[in-house]
Amino acid sequence: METSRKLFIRALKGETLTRPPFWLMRQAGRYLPEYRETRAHAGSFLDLCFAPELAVEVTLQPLRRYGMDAAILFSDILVVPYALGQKLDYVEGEGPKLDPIRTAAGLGRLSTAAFHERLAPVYETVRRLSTAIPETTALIGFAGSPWTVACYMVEGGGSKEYAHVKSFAYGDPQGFSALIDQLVRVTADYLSAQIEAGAEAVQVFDSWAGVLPAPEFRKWVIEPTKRLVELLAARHPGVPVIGFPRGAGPMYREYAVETGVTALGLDTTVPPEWAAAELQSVLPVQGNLDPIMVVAGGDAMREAAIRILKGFSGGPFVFNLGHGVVQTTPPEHVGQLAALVKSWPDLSDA
Ligand SMILES: Cc1c2[nH]c(c1CCC(=O)O)Cc1[nH]c(c(CCC(=O)O)c1C)Cc1[nH]c(c(CCC(=O)O)c1C)Cc1[nH]c(c(C)c1CCC(=O)O)C2
Repeated sequence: METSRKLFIRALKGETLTRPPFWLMRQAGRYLPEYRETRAHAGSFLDLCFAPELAVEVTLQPLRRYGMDAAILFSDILVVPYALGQKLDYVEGEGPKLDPIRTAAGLGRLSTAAFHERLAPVYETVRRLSTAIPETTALIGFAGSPWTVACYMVEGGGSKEYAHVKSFAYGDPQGFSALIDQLVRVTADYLSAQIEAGAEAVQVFDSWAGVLPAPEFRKWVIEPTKRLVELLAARHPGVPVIGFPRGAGPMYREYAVETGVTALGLDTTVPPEWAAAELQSVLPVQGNLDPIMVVAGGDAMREAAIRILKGFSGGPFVFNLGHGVVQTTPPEHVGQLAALVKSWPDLSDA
């Protein structure tokens, strides 16, 4: 088999590389002045997600500065409920607001009739990116996991306790399954369309995987992810799927073994020494620098990054953060981090 010229793809195929590829979750965004500039011209955040020319531009912005080994499509996980007809607004300073669906009866409000039509601009962005990015850069498509997207659909936005979605899932598991099953199917279709448009790997963001007890984690995180991965593998064999069950803790191991994902995104709390032995021995891993280390910068950032680079140097690894870049991150700290990873393991010019 021909080896890819793209470090990111080689790592996901299981190769142990001397210098790991890197990209950063939420690498495009408000910490960059050029993003804020483009965003000001776009109107709403959803307008930006659905304007291919602008979405391509903001995807490329971090690559121009830092030369990441992968570009991630600029969009949002909540375009899926939007495409199913759920009302969605991004309220400045408050985050996303949806018209909540709290019971099985509310599922009648969802429809797949306009699904791909509403998401067509996203596919167009992927198509344009596949030729716009450098030859050695890989293109990542993404979606939220069924569980995490359901969290937003049921809560109507972010939440501290996730009480509504848990009450629905625990109190009416059959009704809640109808929502999860629909999300498995449409998410498979959505990711499949991104792959057909040129995405070379996909990441499934499960930001709220960590709020569930073990039995419910198996039922609402592992099982649906496994079905999603099976649907994708049947249509696109060999296209890597990165699963990111943030906060999974000890359940990371079961997720890694059971879901069939190609690679595993690790959150900030996962110790590299443990993960190298228990997870990286099974599949390639990605992560997991605390995004706040990049806000702090200096020796703290450098030492934390080196600990991670060393910890995962014995197996297939993609350097990343353990969660998304935050808005207060100084862009020059990202530059210093990029220089460090790119010069690894020779630190003389970092
Ligand atoms: C839970 C979640 C969402 N969206 C996403 C997740 C999973 C990862 C995570 O846990 O952070 C994923 C996401 N959102 C965005 C991307 C773009 C690609 C990237 O650069 O990584 C990706 C991969 C853009 C965005 N998505 C959002 C912005 C900010 C919007 C703006 O510019 O005003 C961006 C750049 C809005 C958004 N979108 C979402 C929230 C909670 C918010 C508000 C919080 C915030 O503003 O940071 C839902």
